[in-house]
Amino acid sequence: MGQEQLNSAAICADACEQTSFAFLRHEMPVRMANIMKEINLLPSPLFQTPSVQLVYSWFSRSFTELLKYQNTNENDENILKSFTKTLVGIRNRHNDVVPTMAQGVLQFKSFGMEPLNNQNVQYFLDRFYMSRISFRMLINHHTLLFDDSKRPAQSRHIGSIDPNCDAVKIVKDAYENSKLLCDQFYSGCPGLEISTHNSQDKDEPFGVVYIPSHLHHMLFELFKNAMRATVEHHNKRGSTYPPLNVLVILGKEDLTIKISDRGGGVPLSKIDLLFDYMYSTAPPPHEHRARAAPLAGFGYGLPISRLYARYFQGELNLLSLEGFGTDAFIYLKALSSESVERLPVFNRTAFRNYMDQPGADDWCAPSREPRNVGITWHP
Ligand SMILES: O=S(=O)(c1ccc(O)cc1O)N1Cc2ccccc2C1
Repeated sequence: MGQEQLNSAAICADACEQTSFAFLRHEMPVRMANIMKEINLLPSPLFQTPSVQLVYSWFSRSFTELLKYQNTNENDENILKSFTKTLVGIRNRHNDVVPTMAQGVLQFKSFGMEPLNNQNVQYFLDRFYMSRISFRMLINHHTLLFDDSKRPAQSRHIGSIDPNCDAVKIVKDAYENSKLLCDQFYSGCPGLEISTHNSQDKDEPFGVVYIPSHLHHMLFELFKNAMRATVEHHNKRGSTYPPLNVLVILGKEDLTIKISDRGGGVPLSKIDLLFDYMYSTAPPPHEHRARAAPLAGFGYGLPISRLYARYFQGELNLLSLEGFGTDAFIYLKALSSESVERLPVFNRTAFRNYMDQPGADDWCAPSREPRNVGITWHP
């Protein structure tokens, strides 16, 4: 690249950084304010827990720090560098939000469960963790683009985005990472069989515009579950386990990844519980179980993985065949034009979700008691 091109690239980078700065100094506080309004609407016993109070204090402090940049000069190099440093500080401050909120939910659970509370907590945490995914994506993207110490050399990635993300490669990486844990704890691991199909251009390799770390997070979670299920279901040590079958399919609208295991599955009635934060929040394992399976527990892994899929308009589903195994599906948008952020916004609808009591169930099951309903049976 000649000097002239280098100069124009430097000018563009400055202009891009100023544009990103001007966008983020407005957008970040707005998104924080929206979710802080919802934290304030939580059931009082949950809002008053030390954990939620601590998380709220982190948001308040971060919000105040960002407001300082409202009327600053985006052409001032020092302002731009200070802003990036502030973003890094905010990311670090909020590193432990997930376990801290889980502690708050645990404290709240000890007050006794009510269906309404459960419904409220599920609604809030889905929105709260989705907003956290969006904050960290914006911060990572900005710092990877403009924090010179973070800019990877010669990467074709644009910030945190890979314009040609190879889903098959990430499937293999996530499998290997999960296999390390499985081998460590179970001294064995099911194999991997991958098949791909490109319905748009037969036998051609394909990629998708996506954030590799998000896809890896989802796949790693699903492989941990599938491996644990397979090993525990076929619990003869040293036995060969049925392999995990993965399909990676490119359609016109969707890129779909299916992970099929033969881990015995779960009943349909239990599937929703795997995504339930209140159900999944359990006390930490006892000391003597400190070696608790690294794949153990479901925790928040599945609900948060589903949020990563939904963040860019995708989805994550589980279809289980009780007694046989489970198929886990990740749907991504194949077209970048459709991969727009899905963000919680605080409005009247959101407010009503925290305030209104749920109405009577509008579905019923016939009574089991025989009733004299005037119809006689003539066999
Ligand atoms: O619920 S599951 O069907 C299951 C859930 C999610 C997933 O990604 C894969 C799965 O297979 N499954 C998890 C698990 C763990 C220990 C013992 C038995 C099972 C069964």
